[in-house]
Amino acid sequence: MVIAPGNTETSAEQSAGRRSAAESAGVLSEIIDGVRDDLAVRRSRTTEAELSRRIADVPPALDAHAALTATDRIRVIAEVKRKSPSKGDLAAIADPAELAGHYRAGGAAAVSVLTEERRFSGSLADFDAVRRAVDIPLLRKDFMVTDYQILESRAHGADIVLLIVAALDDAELRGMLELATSLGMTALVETHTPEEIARAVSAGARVIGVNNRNLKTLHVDPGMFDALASSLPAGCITVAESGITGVADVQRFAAAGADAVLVGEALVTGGAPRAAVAEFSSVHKTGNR
Ligand SMILES: O=C(O)c1ccccc1NCC(=O)[C@H](O)[C@H](O)COP(=O)(O)O
Repeated sequence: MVIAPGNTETSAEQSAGRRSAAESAGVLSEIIDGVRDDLAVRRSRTTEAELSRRIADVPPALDAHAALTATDRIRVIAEVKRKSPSKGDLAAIADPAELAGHYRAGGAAAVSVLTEERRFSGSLADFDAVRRAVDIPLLRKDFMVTDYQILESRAHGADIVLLIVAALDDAELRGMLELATSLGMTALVETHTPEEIARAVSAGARVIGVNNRNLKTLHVDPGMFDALASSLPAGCITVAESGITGVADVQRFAAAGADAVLVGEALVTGGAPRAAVAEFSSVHKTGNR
């Protein structure tokens, strides 16, 4: 696992209530430590052999590449997100399946379901409920650090998995990406710097996300996607992640060349998820990369 050291923040940023870089690197480490502990429990209950048996019984993964490029409009990956380290409780989502139904009705290309339990209050139970409810590609959003989680994701019917470059070394990234691909899934490979984009490309990523949220400082910089767009290779599908508060942000990322946006907080707190997804999905892709 690689977690790069954080940047130095100004005192103004710290006084604005953001975590220091050192603290935030600690948050990411803490999240992954918790993920590993929870994983150990699940592994003791369900073996990889059992997951492989279950995979044989689930329908094939849906084609996320096609879903993310189906029109000349921006495609929306709409997230089921209850809570986050940066914002705390976001929304009491009584019925994640109903929420996902609204996303689908609004034209979402895919639904992302956070399954990390300790910091996001997500669960595989949420994922299963959404899987039963919608027939569009599902992203299992978690902190993937082992092949076991890739197998587990497919066994639960995931079509897409998130691989965070900053959390993986090159061999892990390549191996997990290849495993996901061999199971018919798409890997959304998340980056934050030109170097991470180069690592993603070299590992074989075809869908590359730029997270506007710095996972070390938790600061959201909407300029991040714009700044990195020229480093994204032609031919890959690009996703602008995090910090989308309204249609103006979607237009901005469309102009910078994004194919899709990943949106959580604005949809779960906005009160009109179907309408918001429909509005965001109406934005034309205007950018050239
Ligand atoms: O959301 C966080 O605070 C967070 C903190 C540390 C690691 C990951 C985090 N979020 C995961 C995500 O990638 C977002 O849920 C997703 O991009 C949607 O972001 P937003 O629209 O800003 O809720």
